[in-house]
Amino acid sequence: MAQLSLNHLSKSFGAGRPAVNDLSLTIRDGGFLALLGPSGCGKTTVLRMIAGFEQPTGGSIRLGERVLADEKSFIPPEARNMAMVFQSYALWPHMTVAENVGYPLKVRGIGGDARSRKVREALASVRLEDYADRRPAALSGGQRQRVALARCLVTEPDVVLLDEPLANLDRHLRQEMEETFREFHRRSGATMVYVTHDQSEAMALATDVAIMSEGKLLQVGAPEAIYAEPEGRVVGSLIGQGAILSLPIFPSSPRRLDWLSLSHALRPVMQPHPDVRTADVLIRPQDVELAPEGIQAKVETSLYEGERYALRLTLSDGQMLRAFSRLPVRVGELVRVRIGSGWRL
Ligand SMILES: Nc1ncnc2c1ncn2[C@@H]1O[C@H](COP(=O)(O)OP(=O)(O)OP(=O)(O)O)[C@@H](O)[C@H]1O
Repeated sequence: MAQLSLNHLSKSFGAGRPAVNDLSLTIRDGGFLALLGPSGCGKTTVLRMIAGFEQPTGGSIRLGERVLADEKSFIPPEARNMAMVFQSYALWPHMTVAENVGYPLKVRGIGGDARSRKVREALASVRLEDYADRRPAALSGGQRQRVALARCLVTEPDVVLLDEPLANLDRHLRQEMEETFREFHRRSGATMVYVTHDQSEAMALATDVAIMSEGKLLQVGAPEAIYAEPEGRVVGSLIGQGAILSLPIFPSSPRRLDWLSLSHALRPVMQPHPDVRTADVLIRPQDVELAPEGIQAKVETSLYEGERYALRLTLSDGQMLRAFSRLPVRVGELVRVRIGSGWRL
């Protein structure tokens, strides 16, 4: 297998803003990349170009040394050794589970014992051995999605493409299926590209997350790295919880701001230093603590979440902040908060 690389990839469907705009990205061999972004940002179009269902209008796609698409060449989907899993499962209702899973092998001319063995193995890997003779209509949503995964596994693809595969499932089932996807990734060793607009799903599943907005790639990295050091307002507001404050900051100050610099920035001064600029600073709720030495804030909402209260606070200048409290806090109460850490976006 080999790494998948997208080089200056673009796609326009006509006049207006391109659906995908000069996107470059490398997905390492055996990696699990989540493509995350708001509706209409171009995620599915990227996936469809990788699969070969759309031809790029610019740039190239390579799998190792092999060019899958560029301005001169185009390898059709069936010759790319990729498999795609859709939100809608796309199972054939008139076939049994085993027939659905074995169908891609049948198309490739593999029959007899070899086919039965591969189908059995694929069904075992998604824990559906006992459902081989059922029809899709007699399965739950999660089981149908597992059949779709088994059908994809049976062909031993180099790359598996998943387009919001959990969007039709309820929250409980989604969590269970997330584990199935991780296991599927471990077992198959395939490179996986997973499209979603759900940031917690992307963070929980993938080894790398790529964030798109308006056809462009904004940031790519490990989930922990993007959470800790997001680049810019869009990524900062898309990943994890937090509030973005506009604060007067020296441009030369570090991007990770401590309480000392934040408390200075939060205290109004009559004549700000001429070098100071207004910057967007992301504050995570877990970095905000109620403390007597802190700055004053008013509790706007307090939501009991079981193990803690989630607070929405306003600062004296009207800016909003999020915090957690282990003890109950009254709405309307004036509290003092200390912000242990902030990240300049
Ligand atoms: N076949 C097409 N013809 C014309 N425009 C298209 C076509 N496919 C997609 N687009 C446009 O390209 C843009 C990106 O669409 P795309 O489906 O890739 O977004 P997405 O991020 O996957 O969104 P969603 O999460 O809603 O599925 C949208 O503005 C969409 O209207």
